[in-house]
Amino acid sequence: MSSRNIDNKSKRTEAYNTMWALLPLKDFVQAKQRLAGTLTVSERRGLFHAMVEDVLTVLAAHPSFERIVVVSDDPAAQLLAEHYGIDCWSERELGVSGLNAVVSAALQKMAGLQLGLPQVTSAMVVHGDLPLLGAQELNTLIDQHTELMKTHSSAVTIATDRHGRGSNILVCDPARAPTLAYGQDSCEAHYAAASAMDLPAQILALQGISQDIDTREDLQHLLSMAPTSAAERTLTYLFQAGIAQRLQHLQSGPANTSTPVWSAV
Ligand SMILES: Nc1nc2c(ncn2[C@@H]2O[C@H](COP(=O)(O)OP(=O)(O)OP(=O)(O)O)[C@@H](O)[C@H]2O)c(=O)[nH]1
Ligand SMILES: O=C(O)[C@H](O)COP(=O)(O)O
Repeated sequence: MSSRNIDNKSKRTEAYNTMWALLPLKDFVQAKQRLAGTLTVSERRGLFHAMVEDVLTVLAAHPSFERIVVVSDDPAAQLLAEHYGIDCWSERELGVSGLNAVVSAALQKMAGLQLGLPQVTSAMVVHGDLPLLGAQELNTLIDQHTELMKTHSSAVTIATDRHGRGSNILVCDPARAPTLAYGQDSCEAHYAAASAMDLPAQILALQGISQDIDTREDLQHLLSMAPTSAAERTLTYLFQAGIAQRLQHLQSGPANTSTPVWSAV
């Protein structure tokens, strides 16, 4: 059970809207495969851990979430959940594997919970690779979703990536979730799935949330940004591990080389 306390007076969600956050996290050593040519295994793990901490710091401090749930079998996720006073559900106990099946099972569990708590009406599914997630953008996202819920009891809001293709954050009613289609072009697929269920849906492009870190180019873009108080743990890790210096040194080189850049430097 979560030990996180929330101040009901500062909640943005309306009384009829009980919102939980859901953060699916795959095994940390398996994370960020698209960075395999850029970072060592241990660096990918370290980067992922730092990004998840940035995300959890913002979520845990935000007053709108009744509860925050991490879904993972990695012991590191369990430790983070304890540190942030949030819940950790085991993927193995949900009895499924793969992102779509895991999120779908977690939403079903959420919708069916009878804990004497208010029924969960909105689940915000957040990815772990969003170091630039910030409270202001969460406010915008929640306000826009709440607006849609004023006229429809169930709705879907997608905060997409900077290419307009991914679903970096997806908000839905856990009891009426669209068929999940994480993977290629999931933003369009989730929007279409919502429409097929007659659920009102909207797609938002929010600057910080849109910048998920999947590729070397994403990392270089993050490092080239003006100093920011966001992504604190991620940027600290990138500099302390020497990754930032290495990538800046290689900035002028080709972005997609077959030689791992961590072995070339
Ligand atoms: N619990 C759980 N989370 C997952 C699983 N697959 C992906 N995720 C999480 O879902 C989010 C999006 O993941 P992906 O884009 O599939 O993987 P990634 O590690 O970000 O990047 P790549 O390995 O390069 O594809 C991340 O927060 C992942 O940790 C899974 O099988 N189980
Ligand atoms: O549908 C998506 O958004 C992707 O499966 C997961 O996001 P990522 O590839 O940007 O990590």
